[in-house]
Amino acid sequence: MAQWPAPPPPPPTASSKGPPARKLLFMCTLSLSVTYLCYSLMSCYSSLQFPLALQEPPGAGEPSGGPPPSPPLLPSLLPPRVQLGPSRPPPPLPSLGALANASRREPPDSPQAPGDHWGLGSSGGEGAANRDAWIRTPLAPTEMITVQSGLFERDPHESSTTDEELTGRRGGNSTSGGGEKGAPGPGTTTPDYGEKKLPQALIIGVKKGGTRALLEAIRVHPDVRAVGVEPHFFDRNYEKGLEWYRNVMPKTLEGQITMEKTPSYFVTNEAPKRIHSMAKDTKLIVVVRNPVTRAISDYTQTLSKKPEIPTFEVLAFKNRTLGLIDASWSAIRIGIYALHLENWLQYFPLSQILFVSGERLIVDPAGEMAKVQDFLGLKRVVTEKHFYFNKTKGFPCLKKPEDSSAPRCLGKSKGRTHPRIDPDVIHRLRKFYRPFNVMFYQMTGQDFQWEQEESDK
Ligand SMILES: Nc1ncnc2c1ncn2[C@@H]1O[C@H](COP(=O)(O)OS(=O)(=O)O)[C@@H](OP(=O)(O)O)[C@H]1O
Repeated sequence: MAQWPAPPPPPPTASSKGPPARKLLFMCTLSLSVTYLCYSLMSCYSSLQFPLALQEPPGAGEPSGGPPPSPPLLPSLLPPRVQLGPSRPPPPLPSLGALANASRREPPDSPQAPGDHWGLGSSGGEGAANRDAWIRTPLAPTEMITVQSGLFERDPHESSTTDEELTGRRGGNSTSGGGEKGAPGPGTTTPDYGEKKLPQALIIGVKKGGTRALLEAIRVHPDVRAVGVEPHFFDRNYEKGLEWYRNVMPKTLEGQITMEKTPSYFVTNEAPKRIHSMAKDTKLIVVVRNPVTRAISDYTQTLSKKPEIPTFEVLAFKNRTLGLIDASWSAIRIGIYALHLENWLQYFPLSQILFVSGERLIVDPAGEMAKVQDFLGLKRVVTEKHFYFNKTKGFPCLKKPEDSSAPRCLGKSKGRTHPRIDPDVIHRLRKFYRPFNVMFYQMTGQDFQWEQEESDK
């Protein structure tokens, strides 16, 4: 298995900003800003007309509990109060949208292999598909999320999975969310006693990153119990209150960790403050994946539910002739990880967030699981011996537990073949994401190597 390159020096975070790191970040930010400025000047930005919008500070109107927001880490990457969305007043400055011009008016690259290199494809089962952002209707103010210093429109029900393929076939230690109220599924190895606790660790994203694979693998650990479905507490169900949320959780014994995964948290403006006010020591896990492939996977999921939607190529652009990427489309926007992360770093130190590589989770699941278990303070119980590569599925699967004959590969909704995407569109998207990816690497101190675009052919 390929090894991670030596990690770069720790980046400045909301909690630790040593002088050298700050200088490095400043330099990088400055260079991004210059690039951004150049693109802005080169482009007919009047055609973008990305408006500014008034922004509530993160968490405004929330119950108290959050610390005073740290200064943004991306002060000059974007102008303040940028909103990407239709039908809004023209901006005095070009915005993030100008970055969409990164690939503008460029001759197409040499053709590359179509679509998604990993051939992972996605299969449906993701219940939000028919509610996704394909129809870009104006959103109510509560459906806005603030990212860094900008506002982005959020799908009212940005969601990833209903986990329908998992329901009813749970082995191990799960429950089915609110439905079974803590009753273990068939084949459970954990007795149904103990008490329900609020989660101490959350998989907060990203949608289509590999969150289900991670949750299924970690719940093999005897000291982890997790909800089978996505509770969506910190985005959709917050008004139901913490007791509702606690009741959704499985019962745990002393020493066991309660977990859940809801990938839309990562792009939900209110989530960091809400989670912080629940427990400021909550451990957060983010599975990230090349944003271009992630976007295609996201699209594939929606396509599986709504075959009549426009092509990816159509949806990806505001104006294809001009090369203007539509960053208001959720499939694109979710992949701007640096901006979303900025929001989290207002409330949580970087040390409390683990970034798992979605790519490595496929090629080296045990390696990624070792990091996850270390991060959670667990003994390394989930190891190579728990995985095998299933050739038919094309993915690693969990070996059968001794007491069950249930299949341990993920369902059809994970690993569907992606449609072929025009290589030129992929190229433009890569260019669009590049500065954000670089910033994300600097913020996390991890190089996910998405720029080595071999992996995205
Ligand atoms: N072991 C294993 N089996 C199957 N699939 C795997 C696995 N590990 C990671 N992946 C990748 O997970 C992608 C789906 O991500 P998520 O589970 O986060 O999707 S969701 O947001 O919950 O809908 C899914 O994306 P697609 O391939 O696009 O379907 C897979 O690439």
